[in-house]
Amino acid sequence: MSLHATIDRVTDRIRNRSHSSRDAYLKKIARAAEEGPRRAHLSCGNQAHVYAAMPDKEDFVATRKPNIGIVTAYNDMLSAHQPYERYPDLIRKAGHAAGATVQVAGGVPAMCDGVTQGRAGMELSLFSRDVIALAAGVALSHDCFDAALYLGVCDKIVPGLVMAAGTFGHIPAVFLPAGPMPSGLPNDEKSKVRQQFASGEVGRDVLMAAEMASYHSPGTCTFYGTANSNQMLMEFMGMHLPGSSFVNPNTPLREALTIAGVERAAAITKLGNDYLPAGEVLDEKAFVNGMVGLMSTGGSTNLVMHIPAMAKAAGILIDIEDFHDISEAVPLMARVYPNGLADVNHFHAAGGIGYMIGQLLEAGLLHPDVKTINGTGLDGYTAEPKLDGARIRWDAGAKDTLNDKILRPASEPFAKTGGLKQLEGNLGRGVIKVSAVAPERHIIEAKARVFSDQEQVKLAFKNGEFTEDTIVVVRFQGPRANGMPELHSLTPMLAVLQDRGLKVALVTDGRMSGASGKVPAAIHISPEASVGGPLARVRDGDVIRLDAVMGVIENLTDTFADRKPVPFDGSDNAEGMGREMFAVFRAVAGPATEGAGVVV
Ligand SMILES: O=C(O)C(=O)C[C@H](O)[C@H](O)COP(=O)(O)O
Ligand code: SF4
Repeated sequence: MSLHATIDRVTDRIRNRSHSSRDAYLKKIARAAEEGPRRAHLSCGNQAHVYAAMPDKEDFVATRKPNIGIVTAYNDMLSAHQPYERYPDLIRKAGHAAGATVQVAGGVPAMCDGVTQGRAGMELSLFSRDVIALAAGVALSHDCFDAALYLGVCDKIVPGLVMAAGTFGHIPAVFLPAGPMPSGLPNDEKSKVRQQFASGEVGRDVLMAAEMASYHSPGTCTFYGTANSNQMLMEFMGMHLPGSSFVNPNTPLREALTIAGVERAAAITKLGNDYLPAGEVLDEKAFVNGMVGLMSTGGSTNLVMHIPAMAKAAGILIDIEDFHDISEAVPLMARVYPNGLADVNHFHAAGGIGYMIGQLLEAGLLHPDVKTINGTGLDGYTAEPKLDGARIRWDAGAKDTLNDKILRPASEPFAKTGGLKQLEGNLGRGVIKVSAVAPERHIIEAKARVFSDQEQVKLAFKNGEFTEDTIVVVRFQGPRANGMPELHSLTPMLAVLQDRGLKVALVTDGRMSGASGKVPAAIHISPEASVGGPLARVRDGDVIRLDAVMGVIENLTDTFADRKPVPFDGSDNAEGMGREMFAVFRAVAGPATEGAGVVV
C-alpha cells in the first residue's frame, strides 16, 4: 500500500520546516562520532577514574569491548519504576555475555504525577522533564560510552530521556521498559467511586479501598495515560524492542526482553559493523510514526507537548498543526481507559501495538522504511516476542483483533479520526482531545466562570455554585506562571456536573493528565495568561464558544477585545515545595504549543 497522502505531506512539511536545524544537527552528531570509540580520547588520568571501580577494568583497558552506560530513573516512589531496582545487575550480566562492559552512567529523577496530582509538587512536574534531560546529560558527559541504555517509563521521564538521547545523538540508544502492573480494580470503577466521593455518596474509607485496589503492585498504572502513551511511542518510533511495552514486570518474558535489549545495544555501537546512532533513529519519519501511534491509540495530550520537545533535541521542528492534520487522517483503533473500559493489559492481550502497526502499515499510514534499534524496518514491529527457553523467539503477531471492543481494524475503527483537534480563535491557540468525549459535548457555548487556580474551582463546586451550563476558565496555569500543572483533580467534579445534565467544559492555559477523559477540555491555550495572553482578558459572564468540530475557541462578548489583561500575581507559586528553585525555569519556558521547553 502506498503512503497516505496526508502522512506524506505532513512529513514533507516537517522536513522542510526543519531543513536547516536538522542539517546542522546531523553534522554535529557526525563530528561527535568521528572521534571514534569514546574512551580513545580520554587521558590516562580520565580513564583511570572511569575504571577505578570497575570489576572488569582489564577488559575496559586492554580490549576494544564496547562500554555501555545505563541512565536509570529507578526509584521506589513510582510503581512503574520500582522494577528497575534489579536491572543494573541483570544488564551487567547480559552485557558481559554480549562482549561488552557496563556501567551505571548516572541516575535521573522521576516524579510520580499520581502522588503530586492536585498538590504544589505538580508545579515542578513539567519542568522535571527538562531536569531529567539535564541529569542524563551529566551522566553521558563522561564521554566513555559506546551505547546507552535508558531506563524510564513515566510521564516526563521518557520525554526527558529522549531529549538527552537526541542531544547525545552520536551514541546508540536503546530504551528498556519495565511494563504495566497486573490489572486490578477497573479504572472506570475507580473513577465512579471518586465521583461518588466528590458528591458525598461514599466516605473516604470506600474511596481509599478503591484506590488501593486499582494501584496495587510494581509496574505502570494500567490506564492509557502519559506513561503508557510513552511506551507506545517508543515502540512506534523503533526505540524499544517490538512487543516489549506491555509485558508485565518481574516475569521471565520481561527479563528475556531486557537481555535482548542489552544485546542490541552492544551490537549497534561504532566498534561493530552496524553502528546506529540515536540521532539517525530519531528522524522525521520516526516522529511522524509516533504521532500516528498517538492518534490511533487515543493517547495522552501531554505528548502534544513532549513530542515537539523531543524532536527539537534532534533538530526537528514539529507544530500542533502536524498533530491536527495527522489526527484527521488516522483512525481511532483502540478503546483503552479513559477512552474505554479496557486497560493496557487487555489491550496487549487483544493484539496490542504489533497488531496496530500491522494494520496501519497496510493502510499506508506509517513509514515502513525507518531505522530501528531492532535492526529492521517498522515491519519488524508486527512480530511478537515469545519465550524460547531463556531466550526470545519472534513469532508473527496477531493478524486479527482478539477483542473488537478494545481493538479494531484500521478499516472499521471506533472513529474515523484520532480525536485530537487544534483549536484557534480570539482566545489563542490550543488543543482538545475528544476521543473520550461524547459527541453531543463537542460543541459548547456557555457563560464563563473565571478562576486563577483549581482550588477555587473545587470550593465553588462544594458551595453548589455551578447550576447552569458553564465554561470553567482556569487561567494563570501556563509554564511561565506556575509550571503548567495538570488540572486532572478537577475531573471528578466536572464529571458530576455533566452527570447532573449540565454542559460543562474546561478552558485553560494549563494541561490535563493523560488519564483525564470525558469532560471537554481546551488546554495548552497559548499565549498563556501570565504573559498577557487573551485568557487574562476573560471575565465572569462572558459567552465563550468551544467548537471541537470546527476547531474554534472564541469569546463572543464584544467588549472583550478592548479590555486590559488582568495582571498575573505569582506570589502564591513562587516558593514552597521547591518552587523557589524553579524561578529560572518559569522565566524561560517556551510556549506550550511548542513543547514548553526550557533546555530545548
Ligand atoms: O497520564 C498522565 O498524564 C498522568 O499524569 C496520570 C497521573 O499519573 C494521574 O494523576 C494518575 O491518575 P489518577 O490516579 O487518576 O490521579
Ligand atoms: S503512571 Fe503516573 S501515577 Fe502511575 S507510577 Fe507512573 S507517574 Fe505515577
